[in-house]
Amino acid sequence: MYDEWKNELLRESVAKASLIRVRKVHSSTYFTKGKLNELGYFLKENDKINVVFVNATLTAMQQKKLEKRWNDIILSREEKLRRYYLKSAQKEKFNPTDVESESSQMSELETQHQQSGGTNPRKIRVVDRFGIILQIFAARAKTRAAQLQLELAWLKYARTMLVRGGAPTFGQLGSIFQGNMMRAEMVEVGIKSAKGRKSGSGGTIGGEGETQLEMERRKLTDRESKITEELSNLLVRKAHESKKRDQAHQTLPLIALIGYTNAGKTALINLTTGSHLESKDLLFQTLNTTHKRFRLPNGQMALMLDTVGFITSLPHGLVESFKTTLDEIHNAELLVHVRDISHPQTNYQRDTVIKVLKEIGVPDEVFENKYLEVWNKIDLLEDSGELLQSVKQDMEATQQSYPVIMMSCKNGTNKEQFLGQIQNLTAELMGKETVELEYEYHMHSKVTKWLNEHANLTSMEDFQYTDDGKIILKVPIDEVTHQKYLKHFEEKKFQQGQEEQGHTRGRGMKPPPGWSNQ
Ligand SMILES: Nc1nc2c(ncn2[C@@H]2O[C@H](COP(=O)(O)OP(=O)(O)OP(=O)(O)O)[C@@H](O)[C@H]2O)c(=O)[nH]1
Ligand SMILES: [Mg+2]
Repeated sequence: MYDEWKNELLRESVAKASLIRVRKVHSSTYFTKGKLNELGYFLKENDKINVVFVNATLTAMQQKKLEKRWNDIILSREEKLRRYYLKSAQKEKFNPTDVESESSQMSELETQHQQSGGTNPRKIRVVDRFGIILQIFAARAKTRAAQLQLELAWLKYARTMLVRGGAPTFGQLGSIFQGNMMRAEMVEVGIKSAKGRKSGSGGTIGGEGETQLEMERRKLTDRESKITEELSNLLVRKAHESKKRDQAHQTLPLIALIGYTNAGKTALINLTTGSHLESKDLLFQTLNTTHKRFRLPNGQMALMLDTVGFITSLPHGLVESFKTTLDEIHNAELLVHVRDISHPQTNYQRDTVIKVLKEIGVPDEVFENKYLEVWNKIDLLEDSGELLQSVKQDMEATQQSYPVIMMSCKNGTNKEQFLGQIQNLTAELMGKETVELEYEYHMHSKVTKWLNEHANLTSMEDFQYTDDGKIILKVPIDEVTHQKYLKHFEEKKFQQGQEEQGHTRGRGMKPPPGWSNQ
């Protein structure tokens, strides 16, 4: 699981990552006492560490207790803690550093503590899985809508913490985002411990009969409704804009890229559309959807949609909040699932993506005929012939169910194959067939202009002249547009014919010479 965070965390300078088997979750501190203290001593010793990331969801109480315990250990000089440490070090259950010996460790600890005069300003903060995902999103959320959606997710999370009961940690949770996210105002929520609430010591704070808990719930509700309102105004505006855009691109097939975060979706859109969207080795680099126009090999234009990356157990609040950003994939002609095939957990990532798609209501038929997978980053497998071989075998088996294309978006490998494949699939899905249009030579610019406007064909090179002054143009076109074309030009011919006839009739109606003299 750590792999998943590696890229992001390395940038944040991880001192140590440990996989700890948690046989039993301690209700108030998550880790049992032994682990808690071992980790505490490790933190005490490594004075540069100030954040501990626990890749699990913690309750407010667990988070607060862990922080308290570890901060106590850091500050403490108690003989009994020292004894405890020696005991567990002897057991060698947990040996997170490469220190030379126990005695040197302890003396270092003591000197350090003495040097600091017993007042260590260091404070350990604990962040759980939800906290870190939210932080990453926060760092990337550029648009007002994304920021509001995040805050809403956070408030919903805060509410569950209220119900779960716990400690007054919301100030701290909020502070995680200060300067990072939450340009929106901070909501200060103080939470009574479960015990306090039971005994009624929370007292009555707000209006008559309103307990502290009720008041805090009300604060959350107020803020939630404020954000929801602002968000819905924003979304109405966005919908209006996208309607305008849809009208402009009515005939363009929409190809939506979806996939696990860091799989290479943005790299693929850049490769195929010649764009320069930011594609970085960071989780959730893309947080809002972006469209780009591009040309298929047959000259037809299409739209490609880059979307937010998925991740295992995306906190529920976030799934809800980001559903709106994923809404557009429902309009797609084709879903392209970009996978990092070099990732050790590529299959697991795939399952996560499919699960989220189903959660947001993508119907099963889509997977049967509107779905294709890009197995990206094959360049990373080239050094391992065996692995590449087994991936190829997997690919052959998978292709029985749906199309798969191996690619390296970094090197551009199989770009043409990819474009050819989406050209065929979208043409098929949009019911396009190649038809021959025959018209008079002088009509050429009118026909191509009409096709440009109505049939999404920008390059019309496949045409020939006939001996009798006509042109035959071959174009991929759907039946409806074909009929429209025929109607339009038949009518034109008819009008033209009428005009010509009228003209002739006009001439024919001229009074015979000498008529006026009569
Ligand atoms: N070696 C290799 N690296 C690639 C390839 N494609 C993308 N990458 C790298 O993978 C990282 C992630 O790529 P992105 O395109 O940002 O991934 P994404 O799926 O858009 O990620 P999110 O926006 O976070 O969901 C970047 O560092 C890319 O340079 C590839 O074919 N080979
Ligand atoms: Mg991206």
